[in-house]
Amino acid sequence: MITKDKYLRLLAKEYPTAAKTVTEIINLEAIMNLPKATEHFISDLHGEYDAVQHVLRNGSGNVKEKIREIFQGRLSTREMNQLATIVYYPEEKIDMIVEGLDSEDEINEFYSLTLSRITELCAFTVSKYTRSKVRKSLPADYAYIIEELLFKDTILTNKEDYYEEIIKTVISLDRATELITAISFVIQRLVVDHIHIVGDIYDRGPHPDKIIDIFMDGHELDIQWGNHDVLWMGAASGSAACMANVIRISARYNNLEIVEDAYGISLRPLITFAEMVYTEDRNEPFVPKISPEDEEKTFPEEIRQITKMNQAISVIQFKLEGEIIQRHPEFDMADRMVLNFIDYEKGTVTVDGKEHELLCNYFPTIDPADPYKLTSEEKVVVDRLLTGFLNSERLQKHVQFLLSKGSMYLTYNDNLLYHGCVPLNPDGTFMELPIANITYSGKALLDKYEDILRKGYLNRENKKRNIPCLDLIWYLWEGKASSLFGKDRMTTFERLYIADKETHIEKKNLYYEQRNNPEMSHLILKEFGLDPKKGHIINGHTPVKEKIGENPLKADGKLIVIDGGFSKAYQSTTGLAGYTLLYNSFGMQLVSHQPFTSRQDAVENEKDIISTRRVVDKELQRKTVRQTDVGRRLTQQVIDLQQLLRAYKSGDIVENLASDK
Ligand SMILES: O=P(O)(O)OC[C@H]1O[C@](O)(COP(=O)(O)O)[C@@H](O)[C@@H]1O
Ligand SMILES: [Mn+2]
Repeated sequence: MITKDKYLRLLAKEYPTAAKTVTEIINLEAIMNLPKATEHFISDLHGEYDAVQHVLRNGSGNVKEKIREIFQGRLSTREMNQLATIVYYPEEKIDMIVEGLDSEDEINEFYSLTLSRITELCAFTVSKYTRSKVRKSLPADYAYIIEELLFKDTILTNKEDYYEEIIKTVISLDRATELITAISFVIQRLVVDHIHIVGDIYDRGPHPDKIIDIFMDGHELDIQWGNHDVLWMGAASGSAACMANVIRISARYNNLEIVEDAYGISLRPLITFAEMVYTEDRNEPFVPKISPEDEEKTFPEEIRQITKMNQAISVIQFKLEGEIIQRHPEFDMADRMVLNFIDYEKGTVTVDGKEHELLCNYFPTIDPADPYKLTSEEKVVVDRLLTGFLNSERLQKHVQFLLSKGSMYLTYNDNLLYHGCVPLNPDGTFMELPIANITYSGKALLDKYEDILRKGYLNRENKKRNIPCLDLIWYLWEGKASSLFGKDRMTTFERLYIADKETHIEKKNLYYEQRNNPEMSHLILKEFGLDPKKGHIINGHTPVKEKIGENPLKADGKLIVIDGGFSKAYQSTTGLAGYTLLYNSFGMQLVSHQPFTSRQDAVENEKDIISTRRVVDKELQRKTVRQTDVGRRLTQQVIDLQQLLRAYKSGDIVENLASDK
């Protein structure tokens, strides 16, 4: 433990004089008086890169709102929409506009007007940040010019001329598009200060990797892992069962490119094996879902091949999962040992005491006497695929990013964020899980899960691989006490092999029934050390079916579910294309988005996808940085600096005046 005296002496190294200490106190006080920065919550992105990118570019409608605040009455709606589209897609939109103009003069006029409007918009957007923060967000190439434009002082008339001169010079040097683009990116970046991603970046949609790439590109953000993210993290940590699930889902959604092209993992062992062993076309349940856009681009032969791969990896998955279930009676998943319940001769399976005909009774790799045994070929396939996952540099980089920015849950400015739930027993108490002979529940269970994810990844090298950790990572995907899954069982087998929909039911944890009960939210907020009067719980994971009247705001707004279905596959049930939540100095607003058509439509027709905004909570007084977590840290720093100042005054610590020279 470092003593206070030692700490002050260390601090004195950074602030060696009373004058410097005072300056920093004033600086911190000024920051704390700024309006609270805007937080942006999104979840369940499911690989929908274009839609996510659009929402980030328009700051969930914040760009347009700011445009209206400044230009209402000065610009027509058309002009405002055009300006917004320039901010979202600067290069494409400018090209398009300039192409439609006839003369040099017209083009110059367009550039000049756009530069001055976009500068005004940018200055307004950054007005709530310190100059140092804005400076750090400027692109190196245009930092100087943008700074000059943003912080111009219009009181001085000659400064106005100076500013116009800059714009003219930029245009004459043919650099206007670049400058507008650079300013647009600053607006996009600063219109929302901090992004919270409440899980499920991966699976179903085509480009989760590209979404992670944008997130890696400098946004201030945090991630609460979702069940699908954890599945990929498990695969990248060396869990064969997680990997089999990842490949199965990618095959099912006709997205194997993510494994092969995005992450450079060869699927050749699986293709060869599937073609070699699954020689008969008895595989109806394994036909991939093909999106309407892909229909024309996909050859029938390709579909046939993916179907077989899906079938082969599904059976491998069931076998690998069976091994884990057998190793862990405490997981209480004996009912998931489905391969034991099949009558391979009759072609039936008995689930919950009822016999069902199998939709597909073709198991060339299963020995009915020992159904969970992998064949030697299956073993080779698993080993080779796993090596691919462990050696994929890009995947490893992405998973390291998820680990460095992510957590199982987050408490932030009085709110509690997690993807799924805090699992409850039927009597409303926290559900427990024994891990290495210690029983965990509530917050302690989530902390333990996080610890396991990190340890599992650390020990991914073959020989030291931590199997108990990897088994638990898989458990997080589909175990009943998983805070990411939140259901009693995952019926993948039944969904594939049995027609009777009764068997497909996955019963949701009591948590979901209780979401409208404010008492549950209070109990959970308290468990995580938060004040139930102030905080909210923010979840993703379960698509909110607005279409049939479901409300994303639950328990009088204490619990907010923001999974509105970015995932195209779920939009028909939700009737929407996702929610985002904004929390700024005025309060919290929930934004619902209409389906995103295409980037081209957004650029050409200036289509925005926001539909409605509704207020969740309104601050009685505008919130400042002082009232946030950052404010609490800065307040402590001010207290420390004041102590240092007193130590300088009393002579307990001597100023280093030479440091000024
Ligand atoms: O829609 P699909 O591809 O059949 O997937 C259904 C499966 O996905 C899950 O809903 C989990 O994924 P989500 O986290 O997206 O809900 C399982 O509970 C279910 O078995
Ligand atoms: Mn989920």
